[in-house]
Amino acid sequence: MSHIDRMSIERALSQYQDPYLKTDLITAGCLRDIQIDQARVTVEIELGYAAASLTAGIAQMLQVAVEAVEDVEAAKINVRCVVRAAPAQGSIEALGNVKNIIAVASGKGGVGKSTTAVNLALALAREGASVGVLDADIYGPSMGLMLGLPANTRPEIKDQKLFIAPRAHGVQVMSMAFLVDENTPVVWRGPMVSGALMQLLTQTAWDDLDYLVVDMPPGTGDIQLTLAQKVPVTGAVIVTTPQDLALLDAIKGIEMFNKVNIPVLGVVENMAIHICSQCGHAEHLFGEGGGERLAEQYGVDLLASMPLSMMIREQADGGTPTVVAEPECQISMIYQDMARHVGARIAERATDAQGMPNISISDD
Ligand SMILES: Nc1ncnc2c1ncn2[C@@H]1O[C@H](COP(=O)(O)OP(=O)(O)OP(=O)(O)O)[C@@H](O)[C@H]1O
Repeated sequence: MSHIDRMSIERALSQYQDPYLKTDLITAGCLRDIQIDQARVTVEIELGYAAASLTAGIAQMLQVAVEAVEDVEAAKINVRCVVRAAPAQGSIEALGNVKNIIAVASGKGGVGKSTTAVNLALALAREGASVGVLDADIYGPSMGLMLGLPANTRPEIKDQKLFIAPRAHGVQVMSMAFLVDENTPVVWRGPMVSGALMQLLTQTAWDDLDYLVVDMPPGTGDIQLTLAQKVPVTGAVIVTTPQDLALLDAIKGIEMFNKVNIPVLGVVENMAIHICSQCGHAEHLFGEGGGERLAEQYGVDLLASMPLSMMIREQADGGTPTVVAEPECQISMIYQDMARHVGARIAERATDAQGMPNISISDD
């Protein structure tokens, strides 16, 4: 007869605070099973976000905690990542083969939205997720090039009606640039743009995605608003530079997503710090803490503060973004950390939705 009770194992497991879920794994709903066989304990943990690089370390920490419980001789901790679908805004129907859509947006152009989106997608994939990228930045589609696909790339067509997304660096990629010549979108009006993008989104045979990263057109005008109302988005990531003006634009972005009930998963402050390539000295070019203040003011996370770095520019513009070109460098570590934060915010929403009763409210 075992003297070990489940409560003492749960207490030991809850000593570990997950830095991304910001709580212990039991409170976060990640505990799937505890088996106690005499003095041996087996625990099944399911993380709701892509974190392949963390699972072994977490299992080890939990093992030490459980083996410290009186009478436990050996503990086996299995930690898996299982990404679940979190609900989209309002009553928009989700796509069957895409669990979560992440919109990457910015209040204005040129702040590094596409570079951030592409590195986010690759970082999520490196954490073990199945990832797609949709280039909705119709006036300057750059995703294909950043992922190293030739300019004349065309998707294959399946059953005469579905596009097969080309793959690059392990992610599925679709872009308006694959379908039209360079000059066409410039003359399009808003409804044509959103119509074309909805077609790209729904007529691509996405191969079971955990996350689809959508690179939104810059700004907060009609096109952006229409997309935010039509695309079933799980959450938005706002990219900004730290200058005051860009921050004001970022606020417009946050407010636009609030208006259409899309949760803002957080803010990424890009080109925030300059690290001298000669002496390594770090300088805050546009003042310190702007992104943090913005995040605090709007109750969202500061997901990452990215340095201004020649490497980020050269590698993204050269078709092999930093996360793939130099996965172990410090900048890639910041991108990976950002990706885990994004995944964790989505996991929280998926867990909340699972545990909630289905209540429908009608106006009449
Ligand atoms: N952290 C960074 N350090 C250095 N260069 C960067 C950084 N982030 C982006 N860049 C460079 O800045 C330029 C603009 O970036 P990007 O195309 O990602 O911006 P964007 O906001 O998507 O622009 P647009 O909205 O016009 O499409 C690119 O040449 C890119 O390589």
